[in-house]
Amino acid sequence: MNETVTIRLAKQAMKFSAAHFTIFSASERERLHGHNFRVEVDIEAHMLGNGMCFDYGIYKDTVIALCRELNEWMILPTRSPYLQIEEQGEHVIAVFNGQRIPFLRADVLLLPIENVTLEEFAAHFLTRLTADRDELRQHRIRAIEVRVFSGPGQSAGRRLRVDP
Ligand SMILES: Nc1nc2c(c(=O)[nH]1)N=C([C@H](O)[C@H](O)COP(=O)(O)OP(=O)(O)OP(=O)(O)O)CN2
Repeated sequence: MNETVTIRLAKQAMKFSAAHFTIFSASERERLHGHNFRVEVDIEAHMLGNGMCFDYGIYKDTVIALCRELNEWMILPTRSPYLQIEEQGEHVIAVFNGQRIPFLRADVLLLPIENVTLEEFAAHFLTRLTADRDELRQHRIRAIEVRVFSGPGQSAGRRLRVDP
Protein backbone atom coordinates (compact mmCIF):
# COMPACT_ATOMS: atom_id res chain seq x y z
CA MET A 1 0.00 0.00 0.00
CA ASN A 2 2.01 2.95 -1.29
CA GLU A 3 -0.75 5.42 -2.17
CA THR A 4 -0.48 8.67 -0.21
CA VAL A 5 -3.10 11.12 1.04
CA THR A 6 -2.84 14.64 2.47
CA ILE A 7 -4.76 15.36 5.66
CA ARG A 8 -5.46 19.08 6.19
CA LEU A 9 -6.13 20.24 9.74
CA ALA A 10 -7.53 23.80 9.99
CA LYS A 11 -9.86 23.67 12.96
CA GLN A 12 -11.39 26.82 14.45
CA ALA A 13 -9.53 26.09 17.70
CA MET A 14 -6.14 26.17 15.94
CA LYS A 15 -5.56 29.82 16.82
CA PHE A 16 -3.77 32.00 19.34
CA SER A 17 -3.68 35.71 20.16
CA ALA A 18 -0.28 37.21 20.90
CA ALA A 19 1.61 40.50 20.96
CA HIS A 20 4.97 40.98 19.25
CA PHE A 21 7.12 43.25 17.14
CA THR A 22 9.01 42.10 14.04
CA ILE A 23 12.66 43.11 13.90
CA PHE A 24 13.87 44.04 10.40
CA SER A 25 17.51 44.99 11.16
CA ALA A 26 19.82 46.08 13.98
CA SER A 27 18.05 49.45 14.00
CA GLU A 28 14.54 48.89 12.58
CA ARG A 29 11.57 47.18 14.20
CA GLU A 30 7.82 47.49 14.25
CA ARG A 31 5.92 49.01 17.10
CA LEU A 32 4.42 46.58 19.57
CA HIS A 33 1.14 45.13 18.26
CA GLY A 34 -0.84 41.91 18.19
CA HIS A 35 -2.66 39.46 16.00
CA ASN A 36 -5.13 36.66 16.13
CA PHE A 37 -2.92 34.02 14.55
CA ARG A 38 -4.32 30.94 12.84
CA VAL A 39 -2.56 27.64 12.15
CA GLU A 40 -3.15 25.08 9.40
CA VAL A 41 -1.30 21.77 9.08
CA ASP A 42 -1.03 19.51 6.02
CA ILE A 43 0.16 15.98 6.73
CA GLU A 44 1.09 13.72 3.79
CA ALA A 45 0.97 10.04 4.70
CA HIS A 46 0.63 6.56 3.24
CA MET A 47 -2.77 4.88 3.34
CA LEU A 48 -2.71 2.03 5.91
CA GLY A 49 -5.56 -0.09 4.56
CA ASN A 50 -9.07 -0.06 6.05
CA GLY A 51 -9.72 3.08 3.95
CA MET A 52 -7.64 5.42 6.09
CA CYS A 53 -4.19 6.63 6.99
CA PHE A 54 -3.11 7.39 10.61
CA ASP A 55 -5.72 8.70 13.10
CA TYR A 56 -5.38 12.48 12.61
CA GLY A 57 -7.10 13.15 15.94
CA ILE A 58 -3.69 12.76 17.60
CA TYR A 59 -2.22 15.71 15.68
CA LYS A 60 -5.40 17.79 15.95
CA ASP A 61 -5.11 17.66 19.75
CA THR A 62 -1.36 18.42 19.61
CA VAL A 63 -1.76 21.51 17.38
CA ILE A 64 -4.57 22.86 19.57
CA ALA A 65 -2.42 22.32 22.68
CA LEU A 66 0.54 24.11 21.03
CA CYS A 67 -1.73 27.04 20.14
CA ARG A 68 -2.87 27.26 23.77
CA GLU A 69 0.80 27.43 24.86
CA LEU A 70 1.24 30.60 22.74
CA ASN A 71 -2.12 32.21 23.55
CA GLU A 72 -2.30 35.65 25.25
CA TRP A 73 1.43 36.33 25.70
CA MET A 74 3.84 39.06 24.74
CA ILE A 75 6.26 36.88 22.75
CA LEU A 76 9.99 37.69 22.61
CA PRO A 77 12.63 35.75 20.58
CA THR A 78 15.65 34.43 22.51
CA ARG A 79 17.70 33.78 19.34
CA SER A 80 17.49 37.21 17.70
CA PRO A 81 20.88 38.59 16.53
CA TYR A 82 19.58 42.09 17.34
CA LEU A 83 17.69 41.76 20.62
CA GLN A 84 19.10 41.12 24.07
CA ILE A 85 16.85 39.99 26.93
CA GLU A 86 17.51 40.82 30.57
CA GLU A 87 15.50 39.45 33.49
CA GLN A 88 15.29 41.81 36.45
CA GLY A 89 13.01 40.68 39.29
CA GLU A 90 9.41 40.88 38.11
CA HIS A 91 10.44 42.45 34.80
CA VAL A 92 11.87 41.29 31.50
CA ILE A 93 13.79 44.00 29.64
CA ALA A 94 14.05 43.74 25.85
CA VAL A 95 17.12 45.66 24.75
CA PHE A 96 17.03 46.74 21.10
CA ASN A 97 19.18 49.35 19.32
CA GLY A 98 19.91 51.12 22.61
CA GLN A 99 16.26 51.08 23.69
CA ARG A 100 15.33 49.33 26.95
CA ILE A 101 11.74 48.03 26.68
CA PRO A 102 10.32 46.71 30.01
CA PHE A 103 7.63 44.07 30.31
CA LEU A 104 6.14 42.30 33.32
CA ARG A 105 7.67 38.81 33.51
CA ALA A 106 4.15 37.46 34.01
CA ASP A 107 3.15 38.75 30.53
CA VAL A 108 6.16 37.46 28.57
CA LEU A 109 6.77 34.18 26.76
CA LEU A 110 10.38 33.69 25.65
CA LEU A 111 10.55 31.47 22.54
CA PRO A 112 13.75 29.91 21.10
CA ILE A 113 13.24 31.58 17.70
CA GLU A 114 15.23 34.22 15.77
CA ASN A 115 12.35 36.66 15.23
CA VAL A 116 8.63 36.74 16.02
CA THR A 117 7.51 36.22 12.46
CA LEU A 118 5.11 33.90 10.65
CA GLU A 119 8.05 31.91 9.34
CA GLU A 120 9.47 31.35 12.79
CA PHE A 121 6.08 30.45 14.28
CA ALA A 122 5.64 27.89 11.49
CA ALA A 123 9.10 26.46 12.26
CA HIS A 124 8.23 26.34 15.99
CA PHE A 125 5.09 24.28 15.36
CA LEU A 126 6.89 22.07 12.82
CA THR A 127 9.72 21.35 15.26
CA ARG A 128 7.28 20.33 17.97
CA LEU A 129 5.12 18.22 15.60
CA THR A 130 8.12 16.32 14.19
CA ALA A 131 10.09 15.82 17.42
CA ASP A 132 9.13 12.13 17.70
CA ARG A 133 10.43 10.67 14.42
CA ASP A 134 9.58 7.10 15.48
CA GLU A 135 5.92 8.16 15.85
CA LEU A 136 5.99 9.74 12.38
CA ARG A 137 7.39 6.54 10.88
CA GLN A 138 4.85 4.44 12.83
CA HIS A 139 2.08 6.59 11.27
CA ARG A 140 3.82 6.31 7.84
CA ILE A 141 3.92 10.09 7.53
CA ARG A 142 5.98 11.36 4.55
CA ALA A 143 5.83 15.13 5.12
CA ILE A 144 4.29 17.79 7.32
CA GLU A 145 3.67 21.42 6.35
CA VAL A 146 2.64 24.05 8.91
CA ARG A 147 1.12 27.34 7.72
CA VAL A 148 0.66 30.24 10.15
CA PHE A 149 -1.62 33.22 9.35
CA SER A 150 -1.42 36.66 11.01
CA GLY A 151 -4.75 37.50 9.43
CA PRO A 152 -6.77 36.68 6.33
CA GLY A 153 -4.61 36.46 3.21
CA GLN A 154 -1.24 36.64 5.02
CA SER A 155 0.67 33.49 6.00
CA ALA A 156 3.95 31.60 5.92
CA GLY A 157 4.37 27.84 5.45
CA ARG A 158 7.28 25.59 6.44
CA ARG A 159 7.53 21.95 5.28
CA LEU A 160 9.56 18.96 6.43
CA ARG A 161 9.94 15.71 4.49
CA VAL A 162 10.30 12.70 6.80
CA ASP A 163 12.89 10.09 5.83
CA PRO A 164 11.16 6.70 5.38
N1 LIG B 1 8.56 37.91 6.14
C1 LIG B 1 7.78 38.54 7.04
N2 LIG B 1 7.52 39.85 6.93
C2 LIG B 1 6.72 40.46 7.84
C3 LIG B 1 6.14 39.74 8.89
C4 LIG B 1 6.40 38.33 9.00
O1 LIG B 1 5.92 37.63 9.91
N3 LIG B 1 7.23 37.78 8.05
N4 LIG B 1 5.31 40.35 9.80
C5 LIG B 1 5.05 41.64 9.69
C6 LIG B 1 4.15 42.29 10.64
O2 LIG B 1 4.29 41.80 11.96
C7 LIG B 1 2.69 42.13 10.29
O3 LIG B 1 2.46 42.04 8.92
C8 LIG B 1 2.05 43.39 10.79
O4 LIG B 1 0.75 43.28 10.57
P1 LIG B 1 0.13 44.13 9.37
O5 LIG B 1 0.26 43.29 8.16
O6 LIG B 1 0.65 45.49 9.31
O7 LIG B 1 -1.33 44.24 9.89
P2 LIG B 1 -2.44 43.22 9.60
O8 LIG B 1 -1.98 41.82 9.88
O9 LIG B 1 -3.63 43.72 10.35
O10 LIG B 1 -2.65 43.34 8.05
P3 LIG B 1 -3.28 44.58 7.29
O11 LIG B 1 -2.64 44.51 5.91
O12 LIG B 1 -2.92 45.83 8.02
O13 LIG B 1 -4.76 44.35 7.26
C9 LIG B 1 5.59 42.48 8.60
N5 LIG B 1 6.48 41.77 7.72
